[in-house]
Amino acid sequence: GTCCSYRLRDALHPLWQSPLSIPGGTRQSPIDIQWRDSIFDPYLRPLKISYDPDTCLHIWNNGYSFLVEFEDSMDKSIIMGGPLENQYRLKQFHFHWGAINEWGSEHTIDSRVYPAELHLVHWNAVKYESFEEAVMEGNGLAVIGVFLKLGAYHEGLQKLVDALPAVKHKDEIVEFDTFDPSCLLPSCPDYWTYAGSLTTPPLTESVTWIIKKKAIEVDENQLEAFRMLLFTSPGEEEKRMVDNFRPLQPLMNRTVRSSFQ
Ligand SMILES: Cc1cc(=S)c(O)co1
Ligand SMILES: [Zn+2]
Repeated sequence: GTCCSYRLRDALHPLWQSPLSIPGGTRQSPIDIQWRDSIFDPYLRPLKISYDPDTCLHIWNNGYSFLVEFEDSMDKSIIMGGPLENQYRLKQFHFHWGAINEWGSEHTIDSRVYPAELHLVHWNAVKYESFEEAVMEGNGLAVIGVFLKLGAYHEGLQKLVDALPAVKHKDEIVEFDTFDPSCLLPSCPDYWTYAGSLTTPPLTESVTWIIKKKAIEVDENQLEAFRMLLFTSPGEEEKRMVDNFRPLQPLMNRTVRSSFQ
């Protein structure tokens, strides 16, 4: 059952012994989203997403995950609406995943763990001058989280998967001409939203999380391709890039809102 794998997976995480939560942290991520405790907010607007595939720059292995980065000097790939008061610009997207299909996601839904989770990271370009500045501000970032579950082959993901061997090692980078991340979003508009943090250092409490209710399906070979990446640089003893997710953090005094009833 999920409970034992839940306890097991926590015990198995030497890599993520990063501070379970920063001292004084009151809005850390990830969290377990209890469906029945989330509150439908009728004032939540539909999320408006418009990405320009030509803003895609490159894909690189940063030693934690692989990131696809976007040109963010103009309002070309943006999100707005939903819980957001401003327009946010897409900076990058990346994934978190496990060594096996039993775990890998950061957020959980009623303790259900998914094999992987996609994060699309955006920054508040109305209020701040740069991503680096926005990372330090309470309303600085908006991250869309999408669960990946084992199922049908995902056509849109394959373009990413095919590029992974070129970024097998830490700090390897490869040009990526055009890619529209919208193809990785489920068609269902439903989401949960809550105030949280980055899940990797500096763990700053600057993220408005938007967690999609529906998962996307990917097949076993596509998940295995993620697990072929390495944390390590060329020449170092190889360490497979797996289990790059942070343990669950306490909800503390937070409410999770839903855009659906
Ligand atoms: C900026 C950023 C956001 C997330 S969620 C992550 O895992 C790493 O970096
Ligand atoms: Zn992330």
